[in-house]
Amino acid sequence: MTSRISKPNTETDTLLYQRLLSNGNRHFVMVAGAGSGKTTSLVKALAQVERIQGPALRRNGQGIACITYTEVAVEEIRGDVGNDDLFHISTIHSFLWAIIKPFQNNLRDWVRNRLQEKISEEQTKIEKPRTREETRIRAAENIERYRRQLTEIDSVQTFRYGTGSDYSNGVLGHSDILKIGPEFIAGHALMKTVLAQRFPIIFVDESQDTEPSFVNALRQVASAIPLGFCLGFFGDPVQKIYMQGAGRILPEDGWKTLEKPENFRCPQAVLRVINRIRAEDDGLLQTRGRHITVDGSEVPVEGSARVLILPADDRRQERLEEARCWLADQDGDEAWLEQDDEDALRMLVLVHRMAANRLGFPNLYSALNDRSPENLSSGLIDGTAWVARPFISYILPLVLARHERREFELMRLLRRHCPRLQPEAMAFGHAVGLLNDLQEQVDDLVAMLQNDSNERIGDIARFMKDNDLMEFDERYIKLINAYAEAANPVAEPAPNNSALRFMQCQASELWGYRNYIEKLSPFSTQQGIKGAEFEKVIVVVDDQEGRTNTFSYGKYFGVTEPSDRDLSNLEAGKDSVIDRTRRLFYVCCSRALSDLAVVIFADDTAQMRDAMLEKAFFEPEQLHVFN
Ligand SMILES: Nc1ncnc2c1ncn2[C@@H]1O[C@H](COP(=O)(O)OP(=O)(O)OP(=O)(O)O)[C@@H](O)[C@H]1O
Repeated sequence: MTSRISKPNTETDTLLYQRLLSNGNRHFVMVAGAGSGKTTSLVKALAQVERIQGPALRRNGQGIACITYTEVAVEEIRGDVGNDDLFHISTIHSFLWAIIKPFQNNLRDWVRNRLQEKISEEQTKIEKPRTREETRIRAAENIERYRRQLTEIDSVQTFRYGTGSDYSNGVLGHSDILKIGPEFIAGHALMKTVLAQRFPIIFVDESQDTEPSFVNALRQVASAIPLGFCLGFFGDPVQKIYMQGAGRILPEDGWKTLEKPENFRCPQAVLRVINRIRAEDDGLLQTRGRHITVDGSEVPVEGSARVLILPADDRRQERLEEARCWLADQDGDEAWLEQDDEDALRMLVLVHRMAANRLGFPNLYSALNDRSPENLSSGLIDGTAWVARPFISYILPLVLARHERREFELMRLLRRHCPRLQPEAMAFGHAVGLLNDLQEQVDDLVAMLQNDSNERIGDIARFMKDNDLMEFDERYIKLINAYAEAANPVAEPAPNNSALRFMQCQASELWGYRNYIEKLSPFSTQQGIKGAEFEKVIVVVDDQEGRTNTFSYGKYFGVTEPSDRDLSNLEAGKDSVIDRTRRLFYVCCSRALSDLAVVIFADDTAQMRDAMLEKAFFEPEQLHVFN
C-alpha cells in the first residue's frame, strides 16, 4: 500500500482545508473518477483537522467519523491515519451499530414492530385467493415462528449485532442495522443533536454505494444543524456497484461541490483503457496518470493493459495458471505468479464460488451457500458461520501449530478450548499423562486433516467431541449426532440441511477455505476491492461460472443477447445489467498501479476477440487468444 498521507496537496485539497476551517456552512460533496485521490484528500483532511482542531475536540470528548463501505477500505484508511482514537473509522454497519447500541429499549420495540410487520405480510399471503397451498402452509409456519419470537424477545437481556438476524437470541443482522440506524436518526431530533455533538465532522467515503436512507438521514442532520457540523461525501457515481447505492449525491443549497480531474494511480496504458470504458458512461476524461521519480524528475509510468481470451472449458483452473505463467514469461516478471504478497497481485473474481472452485473448497462453499439460511451464507464469506467457527478459530490453528512445532501456541489453544485442561478437570488427574495423551490425539488430528485424508468434516468434529478436545454447544452436538446417523450424503441442497452438508464435506476442503477467509490467497471478489489498489491486477471474466442476475460480461461485451427486460430497461433509460457490469469493470480495471490483465473465459474465443475489437477498450495488439 502506498502512503496517501504524504502525497502533495492538490488545489482541491487546499479548497477542502479552507472549507473545514471556515465558520460558515461547511458541508460538501467531492466527486471525481477512479484513482483521483478522493480517499487521499479524505485522509489528508483528517490529518489536518487533527493538527488544528484535535486538542479541542479531544477535550470535548468529540471525534471525527469516517464511514466507508468495506472492511478492506476501513483498513486502507486506518493504514494511513493510524489508530488515533480521535478518528472513528468504520463500515456503515458498525457506525450505525455504535450509535444505536445504547438504545436497547428502542431496539426491543423495533424488533417487536418488525415481527408484527412480518406477521401481517405472511397473513396477507394467506388471505390472497390465488396463493398456492404450499405457500400458505409455509406462511402459517412462519407466523407461528414469529409469534414465538415475539414472546422470546422479552427475555433477551441485550441485543447484539451479528451477521444474520436471530431475534430470539438477541441478534440483529446486517439488514436490520441498515434499517434501524437511519430510522432512528431521521425519527429523533435528539439523536441528530447527539450525533452532531459526538461527531462534529462526518465523512462518507464511497458515497455512491451508501444506502440512500442513510444518506438522507445524514442530510437531515446537516439541515437541522447547518453550522458547527460538517458533512462531507466522497464518491464516484461510475463506481456504484451495489444495486441499493445512492449513486450521485446531489448537493443541497450552500453545499460545495469539489472536483478532481487527475488520476494519480493508473499507468498510461491502464488510464487509456479506463477512459474508454468511462466514455460509454458519463464521459469523464481523466488526465495525468501515475508518475514516478527517475533521476530526480517525474516521469509517467507506461505500464501494460492486456486481454487474454481462453476457452470456457473444464480446464479453467489450469488455464488461469497457464495464463499467469505466460504473462510472467512475456514480462520476465515472476510477480505474476505471486501467491502471498497482498499488494503485489490480486485476481478479481466475480463471485466467491469461482475462488472456492479454484482454491479447492467447492462443496463446502455450496453447502453453506446454496439455498442456505442467511446466517450461514453471509457467515461463510467472513468465516463467522457457526458451523465453521470451531474450525477457523481453534481446530485448524491447533493442527498448524502442531505441524509447525509451535508448542507454545499449541498449549495456549488447548488451555483455552480443551475442557480436559481446565483447572477443575486438572485437579483430579495426572498432568504428565494427560499432556502425553493430548499430544497423541493432536497428532491423530494432524493426520486426519492431511490433504490426502478421506475424513469428512463431521469425522473431525466427532473426534473432537469424543476425545473431549473441545466443548460444543447443544446445537453443535445435535449436528454431530445427525451426521453420525445420516447414512447417505445429502443430495439436494435445502435450507434445513446446509449444516449437515457442511459436515459431509471432505475435511481437506477446510484448508482452501481458511486461506480464502484469512486472505492468504491472491483472490478477491470484484466488489470487495473497492478503494484498494495493487501493482498487478488480473480481472477474471467468466459468465458461466460466475452467473448472477446483477452482472453479465457477455451482455456488456455484446456476445450474449440482452433479455427483453434488459432491452426495456435500456429503452426507458433505467439502470441496466449492462450499465452495472460496465461500472464493475471500470472499478476492477482502475485498481492497477502497474499492470492490468483481463482474462476472459469465452465459449467462442474468436467471437469474443471480435467483440473486444469492436469495443476498442484495449489496443488490438494487446488482445491474445489461446485455444
Ligand atoms: N496528490 C497526489 N499526488 C500523487 N499521488 C497521489 C495524489 N493523490 C493521490 N495519489 C495516489 O493516487 C492513488 C489513488 O488515490 P486514492 O486511492 O486516494 O484515489 P480514490 O479517488 O479514492 O480512488 P478510487 O475511487 O479509485 O478508489 C494512491 O496511490 C495515492 O497515493
